[in-house]
Amino acid sequence: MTTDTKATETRAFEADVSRLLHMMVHSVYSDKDVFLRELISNAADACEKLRFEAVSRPELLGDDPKPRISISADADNKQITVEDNGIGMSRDDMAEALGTIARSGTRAFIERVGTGTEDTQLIGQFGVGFYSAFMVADRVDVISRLAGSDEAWRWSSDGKGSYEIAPAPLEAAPRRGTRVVLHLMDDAVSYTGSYRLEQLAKSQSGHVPVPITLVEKPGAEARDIADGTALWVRPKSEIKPEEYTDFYRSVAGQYDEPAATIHFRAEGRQEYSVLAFVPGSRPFDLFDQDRKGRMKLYVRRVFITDDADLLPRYLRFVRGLVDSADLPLNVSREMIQESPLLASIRKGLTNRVLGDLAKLAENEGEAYAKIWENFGVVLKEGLYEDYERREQLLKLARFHSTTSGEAWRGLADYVAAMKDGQKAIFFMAGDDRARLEASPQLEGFKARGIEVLLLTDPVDSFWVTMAPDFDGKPFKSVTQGVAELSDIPLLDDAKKPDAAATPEVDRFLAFVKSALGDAVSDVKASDRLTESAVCLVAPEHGPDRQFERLMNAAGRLDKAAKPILEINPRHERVLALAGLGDEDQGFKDDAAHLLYDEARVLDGDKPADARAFSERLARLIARGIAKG
Ligand SMILES: Nc1ncnc2c1ncn2[C@@H]1O[C@H](COP(=O)(O)OP(=O)(O)OP(=O)(O)O)[C@@H](O)[C@H]1O
Repeated sequence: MTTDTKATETRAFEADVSRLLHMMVHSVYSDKDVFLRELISNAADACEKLRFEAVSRPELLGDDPKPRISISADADNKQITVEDNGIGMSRDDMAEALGTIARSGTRAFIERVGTGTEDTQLIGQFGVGFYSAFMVADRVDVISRLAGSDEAWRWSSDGKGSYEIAPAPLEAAPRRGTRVVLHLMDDAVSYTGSYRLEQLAKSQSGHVPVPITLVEKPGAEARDIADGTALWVRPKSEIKPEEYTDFYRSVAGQYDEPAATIHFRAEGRQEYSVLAFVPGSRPFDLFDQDRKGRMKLYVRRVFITDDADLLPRYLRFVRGLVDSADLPLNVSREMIQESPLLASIRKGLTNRVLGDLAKLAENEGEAYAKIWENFGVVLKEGLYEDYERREQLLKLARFHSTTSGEAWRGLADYVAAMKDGQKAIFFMAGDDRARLEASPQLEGFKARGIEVLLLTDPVDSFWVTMAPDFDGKPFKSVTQGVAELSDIPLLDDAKKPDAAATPEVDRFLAFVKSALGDAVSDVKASDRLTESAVCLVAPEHGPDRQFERLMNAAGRLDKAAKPILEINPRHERVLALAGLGDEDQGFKDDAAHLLYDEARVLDGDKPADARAFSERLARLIARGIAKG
């Protein structure tokens, strides 16, 4: 890229920008108001960047040290101008920032809506930054002067594929910072109404930490409409709920109500203020690992970075900021990351967030259930990532279970409802709740009224393998090892099985084992089956069936452990097969393999060998027909 061009240059937008602009211009999105919020947010960011730079280069502030954002309306000329005295942009900055897509949110938006225009309702949710100006303007001019530079540049575009960059005379440019001039479309001229503009700026951006003034018409006096006082330094008792909501919306880029607000000031060895929110719905980038800006770090009200690890990954849904009184201002962003002060803020903040969630869980069950619904799957990552807080996180965890219906169940409630003689917290993991609920492995538990947690998030299989326990009770998969159910009475005593398997059944089990050979690691009589004839379980030690499946799918399990085939020794079909004695070996061999395949199918798998399976089935049908 050349930097010395003094003449006007026309450049094409990056392909994705053109697509985005096309969507903006043809947008059916009804809420175009967001453009102002985006421009004010950029202006405030630019002022904060300058504030940060000026810590080491105070001369950048010159005789204009106070940050300011000014909005001006000019109805006659159908213009709105948003100007700041922030960091400004060089020519290269402009071409980079206003010709490409740097914002992960904007990129995600484009991917989501593809080429269609109906989905542009999502604009409000994603926030598409600067480019949203083209929803209301058919030409946008950006005149900017980088702090400390003696050049100014003018970027201009009608949003139709290309933009121009040309040098701007200094007298027609801000002394420092950026002026964005919107040439409004006819149907957007009403935005120049001073009442509307003021309401919009106040409600969307009233709490950006930079003062905002409004000039209602050319020549009018500038009027203060927001004082730039940082909301988080004000006492809690003075802040109205709607002020928190406005602030949440601007800091989180979310446009719903926060589900929880965490506002406190830590004093003592470390002093810092925190204003953070649990969003009311899932942010679109919840699973975007690279997303920055979830928690911003300020030092004595100077914005430092949105890239500091202020919370562990499993709390990445929390949005807000920390303002430290102790961190040095002039430390590099990289060094801040290493600072022990930051580590201690991180610890204090994490404990506070989890503590507040626990209080909410106790006092406002329904509100907490909603948070869990949105973010439980992320919080559960902490169960294997944060050993120290596992107990705390287990208390926060909520599950569906065989007895909970649609309600969420906490572990304390589970433990309180455990049956006499029940030693473990039972769970079954898999991806589909309906299939889990129909699993044969659950039969013996249901028959005894034992609650089984149904774990359907992939992350579940990971944390349960770390062998946690809760309240002294281990977690145990119902698809693994011995069920140990014989000590717990059946709900319906009439169904009590005759104690042991008969010698014929034992012989039949041995026969099945030799017929199946290496396919299974063992064949055993089951005490977990009451209705079905067979099921598969994993050996006592090692991964359970679901974890094995996940590892296998990820190519991470070189050799899956062979499952154990459990056979219901009381099942009619099993008793009949066992009663066949030593005759009809071929038929019994087919039956042994079909029982194994039946167990696989019940587990959501395919028969081991599709061809052999259909041949066996065909022989069986033929035999049935022959016997009439
Ligand atoms: N008023 C301004 N002063 C200085 N730079 C600006 C200004 N407005 C926009 N920019 C530059 O343009 C870039 C793109 O702005 P846009 O609003 O599209 O995304 P963004 O602000 O980077 O996104 P995010 O809100 O996710 O940080 C900004 O990152 C910034 O570099």
